[in-house]
Amino acid sequence: MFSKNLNFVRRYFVMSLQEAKKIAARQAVDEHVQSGNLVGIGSGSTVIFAVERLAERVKKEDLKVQCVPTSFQARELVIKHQLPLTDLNINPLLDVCIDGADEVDSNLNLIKGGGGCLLQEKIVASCSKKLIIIADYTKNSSKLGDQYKKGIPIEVSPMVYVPIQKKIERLYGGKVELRMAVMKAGPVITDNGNFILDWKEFNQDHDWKKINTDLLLTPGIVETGLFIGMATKAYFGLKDGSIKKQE
Ligand SMILES: O=C[C@H](O)[C@H](O)[C@H](O)COP(=O)(O)O
Repeated sequence: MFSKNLNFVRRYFVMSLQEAKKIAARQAVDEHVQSGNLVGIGSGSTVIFAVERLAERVKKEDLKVQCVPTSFQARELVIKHQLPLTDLNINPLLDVCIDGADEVDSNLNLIKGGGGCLLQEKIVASCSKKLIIIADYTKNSSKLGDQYKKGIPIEVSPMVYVPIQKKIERLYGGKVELRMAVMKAGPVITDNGNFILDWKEFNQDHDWKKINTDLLLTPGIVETGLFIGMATKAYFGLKDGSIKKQE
């Protein structure tokens, strides 16, 4: 009876993006965080719901966690919810990192960095036993570039952004743009004092693992928003209120 009613509600109720993010985030936190865990806290709008759920569980279940944030935003979020903060130099290996993504392909490869936090996100994910991705249904795609049109973010040293822009366009095609700030005249400056280039209109059939490795060998490229072979599992909140899991 209950499941019949639930299916009825699902059929007629289209979830908002916010609600889709929320259900994915809450379920991921419930299934992947246990008491005693060291937790990497990703950045972006979906992670807000994960931190809210963590804080709820700390109050209700007396869950013990320590958090490593991946950005200024994530740190503020952790502080706001009065969760204990730690860092990678005190705790070099985390149990789990929970983070959002701009796009997730069918092999669990990701584009991240829409909010400019890719460098610290990749560092924290690389020091975590599991990277759990939480997202709404618009992030789920078969090939990178199918859904997300804002480009692949690349964090670069300010002194060399033009040569890198030109090099990527020459070697791989597409268009590489310097990300500009909205409320300031000038470029976006990351939490690490760098610029962001967004690589758009790229060929979707690239070998992303190779491209990522090649880009990272370029002096001045600090990090890319290509997270290849890093994610353990993704949770997508769907329009009908259900959750799709991909691993
Ligand atoms: O730099 C930002 C991060 O990579 C975010 O995790 C990503 O942009 C997804 O953000 P949101 O959850 O707001 O869609």
